[in-house]
Order: sequence, then C-alpha cells, then structure tokens
Amino acid sequence: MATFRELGLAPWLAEQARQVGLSRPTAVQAACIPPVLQGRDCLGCAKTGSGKTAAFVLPVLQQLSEDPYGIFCLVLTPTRELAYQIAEQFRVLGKPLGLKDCVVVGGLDMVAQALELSRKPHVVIATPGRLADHLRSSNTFSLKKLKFLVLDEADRLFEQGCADFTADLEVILEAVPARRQTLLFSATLTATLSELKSLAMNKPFFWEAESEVRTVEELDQRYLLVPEAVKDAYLVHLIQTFQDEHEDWSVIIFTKTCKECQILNMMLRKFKFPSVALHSMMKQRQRFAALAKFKSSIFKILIATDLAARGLDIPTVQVVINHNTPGLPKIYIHRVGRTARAGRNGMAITMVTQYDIHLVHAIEEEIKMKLQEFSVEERFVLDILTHVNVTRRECEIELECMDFDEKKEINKRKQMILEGKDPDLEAKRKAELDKIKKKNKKFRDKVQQTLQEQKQLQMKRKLQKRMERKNRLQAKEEK
Ligand SMILES: Nc1ncnc2c1ncn2[C@@H]1O[C@H](COP(=O)(O)OP(=O)(O)OP(=O)(O)O)[C@@H](O)[C@H]1O
Repeated sequence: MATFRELGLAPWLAEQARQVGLSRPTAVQAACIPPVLQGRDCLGCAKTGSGKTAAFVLPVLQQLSEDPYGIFCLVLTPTRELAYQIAEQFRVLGKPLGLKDCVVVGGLDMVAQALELSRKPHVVIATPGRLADHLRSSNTFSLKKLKFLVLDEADRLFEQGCADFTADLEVILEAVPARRQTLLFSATLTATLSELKSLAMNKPFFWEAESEVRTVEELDQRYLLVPEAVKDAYLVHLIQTFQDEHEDWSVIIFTKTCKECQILNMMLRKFKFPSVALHSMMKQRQRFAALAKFKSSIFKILIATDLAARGLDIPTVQVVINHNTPGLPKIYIHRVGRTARAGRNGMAITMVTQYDIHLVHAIEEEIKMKLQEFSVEERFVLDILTHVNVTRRECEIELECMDFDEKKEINKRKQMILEGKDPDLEAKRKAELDKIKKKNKKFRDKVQQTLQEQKQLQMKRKLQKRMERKNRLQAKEEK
C-alpha cells in the first residue's frame, strides 16, 4: 500500500497524519485521496471503522492549505455527536494550519453559532436542520464561495426516516455553488447510489471496497434466541458476565425507543452497573456529557437508540448488544460497526425473539454471512428472572411518574411547529386515519373469525363422518 506522500499529500500533512497515529493509508484513503486531490467528485463506500473520515479530511486540508479563504468546506452529517467528532479530526489533522472550524448543530445556542459563522471559519460541520435554520434566518454568512461539500453518512441524509432532512437539504443545496467538489461517504451507499450520483457531477469517482461480506472480518457476530418476556434477565446476565470476566470492558446496548433506552438505563443502574443513556429526548448538554463519560471509560455501558448507530468512533468498545433485532439490515451494519474498528476485534450479540427470525434472515442475506448462536447457561438467567422483572416494573412506574410520555408529546408538537405543521390539525388527521385503520381491522378480524368458524365446522363435520364410519365398521365387525 502506498504512503500518504505517494498519494499526493504534502509532507507537513503526511507528517501530521503520522503524528496522530495514521501511519499508512487505509484502502479507502488510498483509493479516494488521489482523485479528490485531482479535483474530482467522490463517492466512497467502505466498511465501518475503515477510516472514511480521514479520506475526506486530509485532501480537503491539503487544498485548503494551498488557497485558504472564506468558508472553504461544508460537511453535513446526520447527528450532532458525529458533527463534533468530525470537527475533532479536522482540528487535530489541521493543527499546523491554524484551522478555524465551526460546528453548527441543533440543541445549542443559535446566536453564538451565527456569530461564529460570520467570522468565516474555514470548515463548517453541521447537521442539516440547524444549518438550514441559519440560512433561512440570517444573512451574516455566505456559502457561495465554498470549494467542498462533504456528505458524511450520505445515504442517511437522503433517507426519509424519523428525521427527514429533505427540506433542509434543499435549502442548503440552493445556498452552495454549483461549481464545487462533492464528496459522499458511507458504509452503506449502494441503495441510494442513483440519488447521490445526481449530486456528484464533477467527473465522479466511485469506490467500493471489494468484499463479499458487508461487515468487518474482525467482528464476531452472534445471535441469542430469547423469549420476549425474559429478554432483560438475559441482558443483565450478559452484562454481569462481561463485568466478571473482563478487566477492561466497554459495551454499547442499542434499543428500539427512547423510552426503552431510559428504562434499561434505570434498571441497570439499580443493579449497580456503570451505565449511561443516550437518546434524542435528552437535552443536548446531557447527550454530550453522557458520551464524554462513556468515552473516558468512567461508565462502561452506553445504552443508546439508533442516534448512536452511525459513525461514532470509540475504540474501547468491545461488544455491541442489540436489545432489539434491527428492522433494517442497514441499521444492523451501522450498529455493529461501533465495535471492531480500525482492525481491532469485537463482538456483536443480537437478541432475537420468536417474532424476529425473519429480520435475522434479512440481515444475513444483506451482510452475506450467517450469525452464530451465542450460548448462555439458562439456569443463571432463571435465578435472576423474578428480580430483574420486578426491578424493570419498578423502573417503568418511576418513569411514568416522571411524565416521560408527556414530555415526548410536547417535543413532538414542538418539532411539528418547527416543520411548519399545525399539531392540532395533524392530531385530527391522525385520529381520522386511526379510525379508518380500526374500522378496517374490525372488518378483517370479522372475516378472519368467519373463516375460522367455517374451518372449525368443516373439521367437526369431518370428525363426525370419521366417527360414523368407524362406528359402522365396528358394527359390521361385531355382526
Ligand atoms: N490510516 C489510518 N491508520 C490507522 N488508523 C486509522 C487510519 N485512518 C483512520 N484510522 C482510525 O480508524 C478509526 C475509524 O475511522 P473512521 O471513524 O474514519 O471510520 P469510518 O470508516 O468513518 O467508520 P463509520 O462507517 O463507522 O463512520 C478512527 O479511530 C481513526 O482514527
């Protein structure tokens, strides 16, 4: 593999990379840095933890050092935590340049951000929502001279998931010049490739790591078949085992909802495990504080929603536990990619209930490999089952007293107002939709019931006939 110098990076930058521990380029860096330096657009698809961030940070810094002006580069990324992580990479690698960066994310003071933007930072790292808000509301900065537009986790930015960035991206794309270099990176680009290609029109260079399997070799991928009702007892047992068997351990547990995340955190704390929660219903300062505590290994367990599924680079994470089987294989790939990064080993354990088997098959099909079973001595789980279930119920009651659901409702309304929707009108629409759904369900149930009854009747008749035939035969034999 070539050196950073051979890829075309300046000596100062190659030296800076070496000093921060990047001695030789990874495959995605070796493939993407030269075309980016040549001025081409780039779409890079490489596995989790393979160094995609430096694959765009390094060439941007090199070009910036040659011709520094205004806001030179804009990086968009789906989560606030990820924005800070990328900014950190720009800072450490761009230290010799005296790089000025600005992070623009939601949940923090907008005025302070507007001031920072007006001071023309070299690089802006932003989540789409907040940057679009700034563009809509102020004219203190311009993106018109931008040289680079980077979309990290590019497929997520264009997905219409629970956070839909489409409207905000439209505002941003209006504000950036058409003549620019566009760089798109993700571990899962392929499904959204055609949409993304329309953004990168400057002799786009597409690179995808050559590999049949979509996850890294160093990752040991397991599943644990558990009945829904005893899931938490298995979880407590797993965590207890890690704690007992390893000196230095660090685990991320992914949950389906914010509420589940909060309850599990409360529950694990009651069992005296050092855990912190990370989900979108927490205040931004709490989110950063939780992540900092986990990164510094003060707390060994991070319980998170899919907010933490993409991009977060915490080298100490040895195990990822999926408390629910992810509904989409893509989410699975990103979640388990929080461990086994940069050549390290790691393990992912996915809890699978009787209702999730089809999801596991979809995951296996996508990643092109089979998950292995993780075995647990069930008697240990049985020993703690009642205690765990009672503790969980206590936590649920505590959370109900904290009006968690009510807060969620308030947040939802706030979000709708921000999106220009009328919450009451939306609620009315939803109620009407629910009514129709209920009616349809009632009809379906009735049809189902009738079919069932007919089936039972047929069975009964069949049985009756069989009995009659038997009786007749018996009577004949007796004669
Ligand atoms: N050339 C290199 N040599 C050694 N380590 C590297 C090199 N490039 C990057 N790394 C390290 O690898 C780790 C993962 O890098 P990075 O976060 O960029 O991965 P990624 O491909 O963006 O992953 P994800 O898809 O999860 O976002 C980081 O800790 C980073 O410092």
